[in-house]
Amino acid sequence: MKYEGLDLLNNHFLNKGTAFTKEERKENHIEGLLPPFVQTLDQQVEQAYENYSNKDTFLAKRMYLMDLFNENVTLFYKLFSQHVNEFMPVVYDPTIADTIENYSHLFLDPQNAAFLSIDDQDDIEASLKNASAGRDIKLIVVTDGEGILGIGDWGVQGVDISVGKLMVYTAAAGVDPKSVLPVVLDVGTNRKELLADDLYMGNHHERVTGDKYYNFVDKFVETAENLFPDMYLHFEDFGRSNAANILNKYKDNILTFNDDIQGTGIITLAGILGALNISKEKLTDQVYLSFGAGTAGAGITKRIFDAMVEEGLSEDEARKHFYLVDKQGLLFDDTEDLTPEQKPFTRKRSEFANADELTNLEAVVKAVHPTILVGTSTQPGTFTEAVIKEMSAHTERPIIFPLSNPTKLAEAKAEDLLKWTDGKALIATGIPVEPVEYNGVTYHIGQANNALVYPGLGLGSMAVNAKILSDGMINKAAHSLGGIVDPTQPGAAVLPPVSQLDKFSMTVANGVAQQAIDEKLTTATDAKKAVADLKWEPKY
Ligand SMILES: NC(=O)c1ccc[n+]([C@@H]2O[C@H](COP(=O)([O-])OP(=O)(O)OC[C@H]3O[C@@H](n4cnc5c(N)ncnc54)[C@H](O)[C@@H]3O)[C@@H](O)[C@H]2O)c1
Ligand SMILES: O=C(O)C[C@H](O)C(=O)O
Ligand SMILES: [Mn+2]
Repeated sequence: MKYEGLDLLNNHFLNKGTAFTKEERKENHIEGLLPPFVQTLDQQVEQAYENYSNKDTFLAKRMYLMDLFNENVTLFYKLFSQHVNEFMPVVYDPTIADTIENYSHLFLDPQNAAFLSIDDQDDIEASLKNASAGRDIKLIVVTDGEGILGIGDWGVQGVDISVGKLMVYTAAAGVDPKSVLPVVLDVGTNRKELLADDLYMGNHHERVTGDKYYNFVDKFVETAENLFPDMYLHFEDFGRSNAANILNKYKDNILTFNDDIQGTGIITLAGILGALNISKEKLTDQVYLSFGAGTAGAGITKRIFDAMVEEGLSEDEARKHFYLVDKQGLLFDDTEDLTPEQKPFTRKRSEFANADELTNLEAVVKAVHPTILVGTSTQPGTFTEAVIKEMSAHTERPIIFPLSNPTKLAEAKAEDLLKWTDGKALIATGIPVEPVEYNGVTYHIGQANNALVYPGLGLGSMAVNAKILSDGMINKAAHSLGGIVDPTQPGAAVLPPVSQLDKFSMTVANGVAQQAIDEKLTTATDAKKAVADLKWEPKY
């Protein structure tokens, strides 16, 4: 189909706006529909950046950028690629949390998403076809909106997380925006304020659960697989009781990925390896405490555990290095309401003289002397001065990662952690943080956010059309982020800076694609060529 006239200007994949040349304007019947002066892409970028910079708030900036995306995808990504560091917190986390909470009231445009309702299951195929509009879809990010970041259940409004994650895929790794599709599964919401809001745009009923829910997910996966056989299927922000079940169901059969479990596991392992590179300690000497042992907490724990086993510990030896703390306190084998993912890492009460007192973080830190403390609890401020001072009394370079998002939910602020540990803490946060000055040293704070790794992982997997995403590929991604930061610099970060996201996404992609080849999960033979061939660039 050839687009002409207003149809061309209204197609955001094809629109060049004022950059259409005189010849193109004549040929496509858009002469007179634009101001006469023909701009270059760089001039358009300059003009758009000026407009962006004049907006006062992150939310206003984000709304402007979304409008720009809806107008002209090439211009949007060219601009994004030139300001990755500045735009990430606006296009993505934490500002995305505001637009999710207010989605039904801010709504202007569905941004090419597919909205699938559990009440209209016969429409799944038609909806996916309509939304893809003949495009060859290679990547879907799907959410059911139940566990958005740490802000919980936002029903259909969670669609913005699918949209935002996909934008990062393109900005970071050059995934062709024409090949992606954001999807939301609307199974209802348990958030009373949404159900009571006349303007709420999703299904006005409580979440459907059990077999009906899983059958709906199944039907979506099957239909999407049939329509888009080469697709990489990324699950995002499902609730704690479903995320791991869904991953376990599909991971050995199709090319699929759970960002909160696997992506977070990879980036946190990479951050810990970066920290150990600074402290010159061994992973197998660490004592690991997970504060918050839900989807992300348990996913990370498993990844670090696997890494210890790879470094030579037996499974039984490795397990002794881990402690999980959730709402109930330290998790014991007789604790009620354990999830299947928590069970392998529980402890025995007989290990402690004061087991019954280990119901809060400070008591547990006192009892087990962790060297690594990772927060995925959604509980702000819980890494208190007392907790951190107790931890650092027993370890020279405490590794402390408050990972809960968005900003308002972080377990601690980097500057406090540095102050309380006299600059000794090796820190990574879930959201971007400015460098911190302390005692004459500038401390760069790594961002342990899965966005640093899922784009490269996806690009590499898609480039070779791997059959599945294997543990080996995941492991390769985690080990690809080393060697970028100079660990001998005072105040060095434990992870590479977001400003180099596009560069290290390629390292991750190449490594992952090569690993798929080595594991015979693909018919491709040349990883670098496959990755380079798939990579898209914003240009006319
Ligand atoms: N930085 C990253 O890349 C990244 C990735 C994924 C998730 N996260 C963040 O991690 C947090 C958790 O996400 P999730 O998907 O695992 O959610 P989840 O709901 O699956 O897990 C949260 C866990 O915290 C526990 N919890 C609640 N209150 C607690 C308390 N007072 N003490 C101890 N534990 C408590 C819950 O019981 C649950 O097990 C969110 O804030 C999310 O933004 C960050
Ligand atoms: O979206 C993010 O910023 C990271 C992560 O997937 C989360 O759920 O918090
Ligand atoms: Mn997430």
